[in-house]
Amino acid sequence: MKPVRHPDAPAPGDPLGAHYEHCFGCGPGQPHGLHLEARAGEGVALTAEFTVQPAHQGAPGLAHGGVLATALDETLGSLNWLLRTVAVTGRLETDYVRPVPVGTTLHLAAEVTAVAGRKIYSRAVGRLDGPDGPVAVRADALFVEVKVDHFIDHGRPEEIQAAMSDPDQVRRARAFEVNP
Ligand SMILES: CCCCCCCCCCCC(=O)SCCNC(=O)CCNC(=O)[C@H](O)C(C)(C)COP(=O)(O)OP(=O)(O)OC[C@H]1O[C@@H](n2cnc3c(N)ncnc32)[C@H](O)[C@@H]1OP(=O)(O)O
Repeated sequence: MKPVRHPDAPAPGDPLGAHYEHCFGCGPGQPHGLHLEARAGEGVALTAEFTVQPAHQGAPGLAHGGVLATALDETLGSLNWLLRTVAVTGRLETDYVRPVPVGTTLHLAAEVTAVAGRKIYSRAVGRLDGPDGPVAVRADALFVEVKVDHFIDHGRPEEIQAAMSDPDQVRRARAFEVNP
């Protein structure tokens, strides 16, 4: 089925912000995190940027492949906010096309391609130097819709409690309310 953008999804160009202070992908409270910044696009698509820091190295001077997979995972996961669906990554298939040096800003673009029941299919691409730069990484993903109980049942109580008390209403809604 073709994905349907939720009527209350952020307007094209609007920043999505972090869904959780301590998220390694987007949270401002993670000193060595990716601090990935995503913006809504048209339809069920978005763009994101992430600048590779020295803490993200694998080989000397190059981004670690797992960190790049994290950037793709986070970007793809952010798409679910445009559907207003809470979902987790079930499958993430990554192609590494070019090395990504420290200091590079990776320009990511992602879209949901189909929705089938609880399954959300999406893909992303990351480019060097700019939104039209050479492709460095690509991913295809399957996210699976879950109930909020998924996090409450499996997460550590301290963090769950703290996130539920987050004074930022939007972030709390993204973390803990399903709002179809
Ligand atoms: C509050 C914060 C909010 C915001 C949260 C935002 C977080 C953003 C962070 C980035 C995203 C992440 O990293 S999330 C963290 C990483 N991911 C995880 O921890 C997920 C761990 N895995 C699981 O919990 C589980 O395996 C699930 C939820 C994915 C699926 O389990 P389930 O609920 O029992 O469902 P299940 O019946 O198995 O699967 C449902 C359908 O999906 C298909 N399916 C499931 N897994 C796969 C797979 N790997 N490859 C192919 N297909 C699959 C099944 O065949 C089935 O298809 P059919 O029979 O219906 O056709």
